[in-house]
Amino acid sequence: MLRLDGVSKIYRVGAFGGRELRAVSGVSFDVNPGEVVSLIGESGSGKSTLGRMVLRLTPASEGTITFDGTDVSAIRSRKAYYRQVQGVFQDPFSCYNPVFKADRVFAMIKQEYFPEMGRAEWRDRVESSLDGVRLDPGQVLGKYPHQLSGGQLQRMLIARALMLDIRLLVADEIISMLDASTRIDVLNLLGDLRARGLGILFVTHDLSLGNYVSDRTVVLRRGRIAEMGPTDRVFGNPLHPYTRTLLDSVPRLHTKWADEEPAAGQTPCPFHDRAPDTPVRSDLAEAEKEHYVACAGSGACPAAKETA
Ligand SMILES: Nc1ncnc2c1ncn2[C@@H]1O[C@H](COP(=O)(O)OP(=O)(O)OP(=O)(O)O)[C@@H](O)[C@H]1O
Repeated sequence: MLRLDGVSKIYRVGAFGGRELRAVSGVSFDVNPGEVVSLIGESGSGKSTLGRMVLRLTPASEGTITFDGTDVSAIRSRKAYYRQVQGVFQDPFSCYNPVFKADRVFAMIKQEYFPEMGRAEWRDRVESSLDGVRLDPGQVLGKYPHQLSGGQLQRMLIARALMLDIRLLVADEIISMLDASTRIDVLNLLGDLRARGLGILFVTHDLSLGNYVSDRTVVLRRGRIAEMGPTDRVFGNPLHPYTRTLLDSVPRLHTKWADEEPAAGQTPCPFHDRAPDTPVRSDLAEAEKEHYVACAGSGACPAAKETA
């Protein structure tokens, strides 16, 4: 359904945009119907930039993003694309205008996509979407944002996306601002959506969330894929030193860890030290079935120099 092929993003930064910042480099993966794919990495690793490119909020500098085989940048009608692909972001509060009732977000969808629909039919549609995210219409309709919890507001945004019968949801840190009790609700909701055949790109810096919710995991480091594969294999048998560092750092909440390139000879390189018959796909070695890993030193490890 969704396929990224060699996608890069270069931002122009600095005074007068005179410097280039490569936020994403040569990223390839796909998201299939009924599948949750987590994009995991520390702050600044390029996760949101990838989500924004998928949502056409910023163009890719290199590579292609296709949806059902069509290059999304060539889809002339944004409206047609957004009928199938929607995004929900971290801060639900910022998506509502405190002056208006929260259900105005639904009215905006009606205005844009269903201007002809009668009131009764529209009301049914709103209520069934709310039902789909386990919200009681009586408790949320007609209320102002400050009268609703963060979890309710977030679920209303997901309901809004579902009103369009979307096929792919980009969920960018949607759990981060929710309290523990609503987190699990929203996570279970994602599970329901997956069961209904939706593809979900789940952007998070939180490994435990990624592990809980996703079928496949893509670990991003400095804009490149360090490792990707079925979640149980990436978490159960992490091959890249960066993934291991991320996993090791989970219990040490108060200890600062450094994401440094491994010093020469310090760490075996899972890419360059692979068995001779290991299949290679661009810069990733397929260490086990569908479990891919990159060079430990972003191509500059000692093993890479020996092979060169
Ligand atoms: N519009 C922009 N212009 C210039 N640089 C940007 C822009 N957006 C992001 N960046 C830079 O691109 C890099 C990747 O940012 P991005 O927001 O994608 O990372 P992230 O992994 O989502 O981080 P976080 O978890 O903190 O949101 C960072 O160095 C960031 O400063």
